[in-house]
Amino acid sequence: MDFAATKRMFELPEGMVYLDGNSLGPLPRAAAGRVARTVEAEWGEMLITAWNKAGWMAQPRELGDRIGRLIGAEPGSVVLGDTLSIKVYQALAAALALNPGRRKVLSDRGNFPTDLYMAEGLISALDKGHELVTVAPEEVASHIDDDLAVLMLTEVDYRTGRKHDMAALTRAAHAVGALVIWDLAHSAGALPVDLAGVQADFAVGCTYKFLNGGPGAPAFIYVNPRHADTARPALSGWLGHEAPFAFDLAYRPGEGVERMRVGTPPVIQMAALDAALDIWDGVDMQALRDRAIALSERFIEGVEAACDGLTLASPRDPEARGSQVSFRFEEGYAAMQALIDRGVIGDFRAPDIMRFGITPLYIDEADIDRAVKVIAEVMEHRLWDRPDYRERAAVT
Ligand SMILES: Cc1ncc(COP(=O)(O)O)c(C=O)c1O
Ligand SMILES: Nc1c(O)cccc1C(=O)C[C@H](N)C(=O)O
Repeated sequence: MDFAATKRMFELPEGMVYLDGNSLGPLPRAAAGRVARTVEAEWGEMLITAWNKAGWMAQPRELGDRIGRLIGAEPGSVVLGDTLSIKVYQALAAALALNPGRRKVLSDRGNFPTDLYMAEGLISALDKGHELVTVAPEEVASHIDDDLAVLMLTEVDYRTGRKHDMAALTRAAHAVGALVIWDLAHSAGALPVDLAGVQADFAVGCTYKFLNGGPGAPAFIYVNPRHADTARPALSGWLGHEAPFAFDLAYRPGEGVERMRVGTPPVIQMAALDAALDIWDGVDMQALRDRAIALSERFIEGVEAACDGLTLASPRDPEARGSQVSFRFEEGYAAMQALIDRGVIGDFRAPDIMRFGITPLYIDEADIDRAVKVIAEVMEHRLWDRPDYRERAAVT
């Protein structure tokens, strides 16, 4: 894999080391032109005929298949649309309907809050006595029992980068008759995923992080082919109908994963994502993973050798991590502001986690070494120790 070539495919501001692609990927160079073409030559020239002529209507499935290759999904089992929060709701609603005799939904306390909020909202809307149980991540396996309806987990923890064993947990849940939903927000484009191999029931994920589809890029949902024609989409919008343009008054779910579509797809966002996926089409996920591990190990070794104050919050075993490295430091918020001011972009998650995404498509050894040097300077000279850093407002 020529990662120097993939790096040239991104706009990266001069002098910046961008270690936040686990939250928002950078701009693929081709994206601006692709978006402009969609706006000018398609929307501008073709107007409504572009839904057919420019293939807008088919894009949620076509782009879904390109993402499907990266996550080991069967062709035709992934579709794009909406936000990840909405796709979590849809997947859980469909899974609960496929397991009507049981009431327990199991997740872990490291899960991203929106997944848990959506589960609570769905449970209260259903009003059938379901219960969301959240346990410590390492205790998930021991809470898989005969009451379990659905196991709903995010594979890679957004704070620590700790990775669940997707194959083992899926097997354990299936052995007790439960269904499994994987949130791949921090996995898609970060590491190899084998949805078909592990026989996951549903998976969901976003495209604005490691996949570099841009802010607000649509989410995706995977439905295992064995459920594709029986899963109830829950959000029964017209574009998930079997024949949307028949305008029937009665809802009939579409064929296969198409039924998970809800409403009008975000065409301009999909244009940006299309350009991002052109880069991914040439990527071997195992080669990417190997390089991510090598870069992460270099980063951890460098930081640990140079900085006393930072404690590794991610698993030390690279196989047990996703593609991010996190350190704990009680003044982590201020330290991250000091790094950002010096061109090293990571982020902070309360109470004390400094998070760095390792993304080999555009991060190389020189970037890692530069980041280590700047982190060492900030720590050694207490450059974080400024009231304005502690008080600086940030939403992300
Ligand atoms: C695991 C996980 N689920 C969901 C989301 C967010 O979902 P949405 O795209 O709806 O904002 C994130 C990050 O924003 C996430 O990390
Ligand atoms: N989705 C985000 C957004 O709309 C704004 C700011 C950040 C995000 C994120 O993706 C946060 C991310 N899921 C996290 O791991 O913390």
